[in-house]
Amino acid sequence: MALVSGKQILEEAKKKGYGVGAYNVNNMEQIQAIMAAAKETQSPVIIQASRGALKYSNFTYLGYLMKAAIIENPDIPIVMHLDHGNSLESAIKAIDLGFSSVMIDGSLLEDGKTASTYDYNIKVTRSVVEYAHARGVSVEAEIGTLGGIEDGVGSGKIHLTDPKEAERFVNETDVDSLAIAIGTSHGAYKFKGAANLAFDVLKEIRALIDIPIVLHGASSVPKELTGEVNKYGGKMPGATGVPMSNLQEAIKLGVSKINVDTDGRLALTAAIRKVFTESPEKFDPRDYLGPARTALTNLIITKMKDFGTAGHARDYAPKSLEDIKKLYLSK
Ligand SMILES: O=C(CO)COP(=O)(O)O
Ligand SMILES: O=C[C@H](O)COP(=O)(O)O
Ligand SMILES: [Zn+2]
Ligand SMILES: [Zn+2]
Repeated sequence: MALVSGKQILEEAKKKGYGVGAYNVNNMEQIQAIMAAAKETQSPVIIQASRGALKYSNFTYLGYLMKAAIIENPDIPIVMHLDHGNSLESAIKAIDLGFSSVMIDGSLLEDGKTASTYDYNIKVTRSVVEYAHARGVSVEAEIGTLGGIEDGVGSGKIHLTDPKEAERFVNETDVDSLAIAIGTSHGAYKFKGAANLAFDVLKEIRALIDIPIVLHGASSVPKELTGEVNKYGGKMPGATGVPMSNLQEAIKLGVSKINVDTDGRLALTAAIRKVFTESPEKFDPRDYLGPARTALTNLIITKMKDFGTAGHARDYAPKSLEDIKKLYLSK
């Protein structure tokens, strides 16, 4: 079986200095596309489902599709990761489904919107770490709030990760990886002008903590994709993302996990819009979901090469969840 923990894949990536993309999935075609790209480029891979994605699929549907990816790809190290868990309950639900890694985003309250306090974050993160580690499952936490630097650091809306606070947080929670805020945000509208990331903050954090660092909101929103969407009737004026060169710089400075959802959505949407525009007589879902799947595969192949993940699938013998559990319990 190719299921591995988040800790295993990310520690390996950190040691070798490459990035691993964590790609969001909602359906079969997305999972197949990502796995086809991983196989083609021989990359370890993280497939992640958000709370919303799990709920949309009534949990088991998406959980079992993700497991199918593991059965189909015995030679590829795969992490099944919960993206943006918001409570111990959400983590337990994912772990019960067989996930090997969970995020607890305690930087926000359970509503997923309101910024929390440091103490709240510590408490909820610790509860997830205790439950997850006893079962061999890795935990990603988050400190700081996402948002563009232009949106006003310190305005209450966003705040970049405080390196000293990050150091304390890691020591107090025993998490396996940490998502930080350095100016990225979720979605297709990240920057008002040019991309602006706080690399100095990233450097400081890297110097103070020793676990893998995670970057959310890392889609590049390439002009070719939004151009295609707009060309075929979409409306996404002014969409911007994080240029690949900035992501490569971030990887160099110590980011190991790179979260990508928006770019995948754009690739699917562009391909589907194209079919609908060029072949309005088509109505078989395979006629538009098939090309969408191919477009997503190609996008992820490029990312796997650009992040440096390509070729690293066989670097290590994946451990079983049982072995990983022993590792945590012997600490
Ligand atoms: O961070 C993400 C998922 O957790 C996705 O970010 P993007 O919206 O930039 O793809
Ligand atoms: O972090 C956000 C991810 O892009 C997942 O988005 P979602 O909650 O709409 O599934
Ligand atoms: Zn967050
Ligand atoms: Zn995110």
